[in-house]
Amino acid sequence: MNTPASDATEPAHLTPKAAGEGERVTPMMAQYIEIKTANPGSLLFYRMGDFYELFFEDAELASRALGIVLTKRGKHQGEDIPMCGVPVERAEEYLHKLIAAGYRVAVCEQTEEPAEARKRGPKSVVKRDVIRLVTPGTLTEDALLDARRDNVLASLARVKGGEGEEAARGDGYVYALALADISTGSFRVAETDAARLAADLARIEPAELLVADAIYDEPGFKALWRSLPAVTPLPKESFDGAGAERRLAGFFQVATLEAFGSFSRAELTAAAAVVAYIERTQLGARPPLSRPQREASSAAMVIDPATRANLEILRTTTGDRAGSLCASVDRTVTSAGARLLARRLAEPLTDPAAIAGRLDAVEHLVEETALRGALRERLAGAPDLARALSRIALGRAGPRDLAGIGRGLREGLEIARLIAASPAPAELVEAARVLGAVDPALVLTLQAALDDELPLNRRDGGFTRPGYSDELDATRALRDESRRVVAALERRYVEETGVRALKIRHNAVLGYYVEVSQQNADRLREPPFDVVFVHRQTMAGAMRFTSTELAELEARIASAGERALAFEQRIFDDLVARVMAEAEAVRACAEALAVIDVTAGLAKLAVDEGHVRPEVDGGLDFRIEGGRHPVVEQALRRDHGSSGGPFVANDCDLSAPEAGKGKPPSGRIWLVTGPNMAGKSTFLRQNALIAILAQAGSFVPATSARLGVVDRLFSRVGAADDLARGRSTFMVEMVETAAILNQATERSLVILDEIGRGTATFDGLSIAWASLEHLHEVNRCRGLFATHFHELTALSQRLPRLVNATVKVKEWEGEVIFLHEVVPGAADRSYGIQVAKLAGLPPMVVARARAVLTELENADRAAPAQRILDDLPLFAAINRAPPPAGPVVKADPVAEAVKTALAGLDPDEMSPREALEALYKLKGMARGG
Ligand SMILES: Nc1ncnc2c1ncn2[C@@H]1O[C@H](COP(=O)(O)OP(=O)(O)OP(=O)(O)O)[C@@H](O)[C@H]1O
Repeated sequence: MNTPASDATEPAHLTPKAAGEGERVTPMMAQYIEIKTANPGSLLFYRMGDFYELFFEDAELASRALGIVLTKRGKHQGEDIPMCGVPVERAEEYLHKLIAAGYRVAVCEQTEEPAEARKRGPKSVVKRDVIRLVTPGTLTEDALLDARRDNVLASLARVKGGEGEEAARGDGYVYALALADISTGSFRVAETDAARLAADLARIEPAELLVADAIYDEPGFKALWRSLPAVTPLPKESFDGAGAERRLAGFFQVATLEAFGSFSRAELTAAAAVVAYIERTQLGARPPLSRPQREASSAAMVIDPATRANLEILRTTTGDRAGSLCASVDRTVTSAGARLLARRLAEPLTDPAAIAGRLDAVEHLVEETALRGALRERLAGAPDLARALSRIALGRAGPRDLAGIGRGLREGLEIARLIAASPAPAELVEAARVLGAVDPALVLTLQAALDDELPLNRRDGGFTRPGYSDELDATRALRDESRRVVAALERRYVEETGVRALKIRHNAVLGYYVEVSQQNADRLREPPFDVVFVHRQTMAGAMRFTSTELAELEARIASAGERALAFEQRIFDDLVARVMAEAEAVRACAEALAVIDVTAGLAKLAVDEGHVRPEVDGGLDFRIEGGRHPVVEQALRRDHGSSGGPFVANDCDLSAPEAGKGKPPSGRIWLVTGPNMAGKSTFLRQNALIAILAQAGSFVPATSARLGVVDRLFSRVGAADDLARGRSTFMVEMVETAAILNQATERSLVILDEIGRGTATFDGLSIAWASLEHLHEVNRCRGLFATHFHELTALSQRLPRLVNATVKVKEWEGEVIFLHEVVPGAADRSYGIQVAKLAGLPPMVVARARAVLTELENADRAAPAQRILDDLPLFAAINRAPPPAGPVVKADPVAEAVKTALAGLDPDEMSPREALEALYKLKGMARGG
């Protein structure tokens, strides 16, 4: 695992060793060492009374990670044993911190009462066993989970490509991912490949990824593993393709997997690895996983990790949810709804019919205001069904989880009724059907059985509603009646003894006892009372006695209480069994509620924010009228209220022009120039976000929008160092640009912001120039390209689908006023100095900069661009020139060698140093060396 735990290299004496070498080890330490050895790679929470204790290096690591005191307990091999502990009732809080810090924890409980152990002899140790391994991908407790995010446990399987269509694609292997969220029961599998693995993992954001040891250690993957929160390498037996089907059939308790649909060998292997890991960490408890659903690899828009981060889809670049696209469009009222919305935004669809299905549902709730309001009100009362169900299945549920299931299903039935009252689109009708199919008897039972006010734990009872079970009511009456009997007995003792201050009290040692003051004590020690009261304890100022009657009462009360508790535990188990019998239906309801919440939330968003329904089809249009940036627009309104400058809406048309004879249709590229701070980046991003929203099935911030589905979205915006991977700002920019130029197709949407600005002006301009030509001629994608290199606008003379656009500003008394309006044409200057002045650069520097600029501008800046246009042949001409006529020229062996060496390089995976070395080598080869 990618954890600090596995990296620990602590002094040898801190690592527990097996007993031996004549060393005397206490029985408890021997037990600890045995359990610890059986659970390598995890911190061991060793239960001792009201604490989980950690020893040896675990204690050192945990005390550091948790900021708790490190103490000592006894000696081991002559050395102090470091120890620290966390109180059981605060264990979740500490677990949360440890898991967040990348550790995994084995929770070891006492499996018998200390009294049992004592029966085996005074030195016997209480039996203990690990009941669960807590890892980032296998959490279920609300306290450990983010309510608004999925918690996905993923596994990656790789099998040698055999025969078949997927075989030997890319690197000769077939890859598959299995994705399970045991906190909600969702279970999916998907084919992937080496090239798109990073994009898939960025989309899925697994809390933990399982991979085979061999893949884990491959250098090519190291950087990818580092980008994930937790990667757990497993021995290759965990990815045993041959036994996969059997293991899955066993988990789902079916004879064969045929009914589940057809899966590839890689998919089955990945799915089986996930299931095996769940069984291992849950020690046999079986979470209610759905049957594996297969995801078609072409069903979702591919968005690589850099683009996801740049566009701040689920999180801003600083890692916050606030300020992201997701936060700004989230109007859901349940956590399950928030999770589904995040998933939809992370994986926009590519099938126009599926997108239209979602949009139909949103449109219905945009129009049906009253229904929308009623649904949202009902949804707000529905608890997190999926996560409650999972805790119930794993034996970690409390009475509130059961009641939550009842309440959720009841709201579901109401919601189904509301939707069914009038004709509705298919997606809503289907959700209503699922909700309406729930067995109403289960709902009624849960409601009848569980009280209004519920304790957190089942342990102490007190959750059953009076009237549910006659037997329980009778036992409870006896228990409560006994209490009244105690009061009556006390009154009788007072009367008989004449000691008015006599009290009957209770403690753990004596049970029920009579207490009187020292002065009155003699009265109880004289006849006739000396035969009734037995002296037990003398306190300062008081004496305590017991009596036969009290002892009998004690037994009666205790047994009634115990019996009531036992009844309640049986009721709890019975309710659990009833819920589990309907687990599939409950899980389906949870999903249906989430779908309705997302739909109603998006409808509310559309109404509140003035969004329109986009038209999405299979063409190559991209025509947005009156488009806005959803996040910036809301931020402007928040910061300035209604008085501040409103967001300026802008059109964008990248639609493919009519295809010419013999030419395939391709979209347009807009080259956006304009001063600093004018709003270029905002414009670029807003169009990418509109595409994401539209394909996720949301209305969009525009007055009209029509787009042909985007298969891949690429964006290269802003610049950030990636020092962890040894890459400078410019290197990151080039790596990302290379990925775009290598992968974009005519279905893709490419957003490039200021390519080439991180290097010397002419290098940057040349790279930007060539990249733009490549996008236009080779990728033929739809694109937006923002730049400060005004020279590039000259390219529109040559590239027919390149359109110049600029963001308007007004100059007024030497100041620049930003109008944020995107219009056809090219910017004449950057107004960089004015912006620098606005930013507070010292006036002397501003004045000097103006002088330098004037000098520079006197040299004709347009000249280089014109020269290139005049002198350099067309990009396409160089790249697609037919082979020269005449005798066939024999291949140059040096050139061939260089070509082969080049093909073997993967720039994405090279550090700058490696790149430089490779370059030297290539030059050497070219010289014939
Ligand atoms: N359409 C708009 N309507 C209103 N305000 C806008 C609009 N677009 C941008 N802004 C405001 O202008 C600011 C600057 O925008 P943005 O960062 O997009 O400019 P830019 O042209 O990319 O600048 P630079 O070239 O310096 O990177 C934004 O933070 C936003 O507050």
